[in-house]
Amino acid sequence: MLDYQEWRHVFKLDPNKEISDQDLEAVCESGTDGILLGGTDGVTLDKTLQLLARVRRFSVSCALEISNVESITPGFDYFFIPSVMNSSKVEWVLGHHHAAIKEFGPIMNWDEVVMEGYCVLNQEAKVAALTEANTDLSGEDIVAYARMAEKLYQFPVFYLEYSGVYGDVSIVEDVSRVLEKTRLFYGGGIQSPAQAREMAGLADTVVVGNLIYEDVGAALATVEAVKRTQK
Ligand SMILES: CC(C)=CCC/C(C)=C/CC/C(C)=C/CC/C(C)=C/CC/C(C)=C/CC/C(C)=C/CC/C(C)=C/COP(=O)(O)OP(=O)(O)O
Ligand SMILES: O=P(O)(O)OC[C@@H](O)CO
Ligand SMILES: [Mg+2]
Repeated sequence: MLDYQEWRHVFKLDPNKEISDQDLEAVCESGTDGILLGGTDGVTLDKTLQLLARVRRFSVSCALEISNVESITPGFDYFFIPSVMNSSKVEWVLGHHHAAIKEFGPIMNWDEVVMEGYCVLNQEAKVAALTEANTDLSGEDIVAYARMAEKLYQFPVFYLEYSGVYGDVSIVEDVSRVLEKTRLFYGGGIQSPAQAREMAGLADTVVVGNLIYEDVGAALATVEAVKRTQK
């Protein structure tokens, strides 16, 4: 299992979306560093377990990015826990987390837990609607969230989430410049090796999601593009 701190390229698989055995094999055997299972809506325990079992046929690292308490199950290498820092609702910042820790706290293996400070930046994304995120942010606002994630909360991961659209390169650049220890995850709208390369030059980890379901060949081509790029 590759430590998540070494991940450069990650595929995000949505338990609520269909993927053929052939495409799943190609994704898992692509040379990607990790598979993140996660989505905003329609994620159930049943769908999560089914996809986990299918991914576990391969040796790639596999993490659950928790979107609801009902879908938490053992069997993952890591549990990534989003906290949407620019949500206007406390439940998406720490409320659901409190409820989950009440339930799972006594039996948790804390070494498997990875906190992610999320900054959601595409107003049209489902995750923005769900969490009522304030996406009307300046570059300075976003950099301040990054600094908070690292210096105040000491989150191991800060996630610039543009889900569905390609992000603002100058903002990713500004955030990249201020983070020292916290790893920068970039996700959103990657459609080509050129875009993957551009973001890989700025972020520690590049996440490719929807493209898997739209054009698996193009998605696979992002792996080498990221791996060949130095941050
Ligand atoms: C027994 C056992 C296994 C114990 C495990 C113990 C453990 C690890 C417990 C966890 C404790 C804990 C603190 C849990 C957190 C609970 C929780 C529900 C927190 C809230 C998380 C949150 C803010 C969710 C909001 C949605 C979100 C950020 C989802 C992430 C995925 C995402 C953004 C996907 C992008 O959207 P997508 O679905 O792709 O959109 P499209 O469909 O349009 O593409
Ligand atoms: O689906 P896309 O737009 O590639 O975004 C990836 C990931 O950041 C979604 O949570
Ligand atoms: Mg998606």
